[in-house]
Amino acid sequence: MAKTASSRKWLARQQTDPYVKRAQREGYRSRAAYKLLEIQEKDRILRPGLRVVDLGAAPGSWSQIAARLVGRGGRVVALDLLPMTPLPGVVLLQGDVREPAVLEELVTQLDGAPLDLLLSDMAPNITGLSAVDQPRSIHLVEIALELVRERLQPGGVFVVKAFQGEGFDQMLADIRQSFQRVVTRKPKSSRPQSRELYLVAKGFHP
Ligand SMILES: C[S@@+](CC[C@H](N)C(=O)[O-])C[C@H]1O[C@@H](n2cnc3c(N)ncnc32)[C@H](O)[C@@H]1O
Repeated sequence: MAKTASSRKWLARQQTDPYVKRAQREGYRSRAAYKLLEIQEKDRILRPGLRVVDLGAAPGSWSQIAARLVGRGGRVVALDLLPMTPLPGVVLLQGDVREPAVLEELVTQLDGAPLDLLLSDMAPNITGLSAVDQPRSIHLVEIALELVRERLQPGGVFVVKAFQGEGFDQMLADIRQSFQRVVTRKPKSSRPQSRELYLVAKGFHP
């Protein structure tokens, strides 16, 4: 099948990207691993025994890291639209976070107990049209924030990918209302030309 210009560009970037090579060498499922590892180094969000949900988890590098760091006493539930290859120590769910039945299943997998940490690296399929992509990405953050407000322990932590643009400031203000401290992180492994960044929100108060 003929390759489109954008898939050729993607392939070329994958072949030269140092983080892609490093992920292959170090056994991570994607280069996204290094974003979470950098956040972990600065913010110390993962530790043994925590109960973690990973939204937008496929192919699974964040869950790999989370499962390792929470250990046997913790729990990691991972959700994605896409199927994922099984990962030791991780409960995998496939579905769309925008569907209430999928969220219900997620809550069931937590045995009704509150969460210590909600991770969301969700991103919509990018069309290149910011009038379409930006509201979709904000909507995904809003859904993750709803889950936070329903399920996070007081004092819990929320790490979420967001894209700078229309609606960002308002969404940030909304998150700030529920947390003692919110910082923005732009990991080195996040491509400089991308408007993505991560919000690390600590000290949840319902
Ligand atoms: C950047 S990737 C995540 C990479 C992942 N953190 C890792 O370490 O491998 C973003 C993911 O968000 C998922 N996603 C986007 N919209 C979603 C939705 N509505 N429900 C569930 N997952 C979604 C996509 O399928 C995609 O796999």
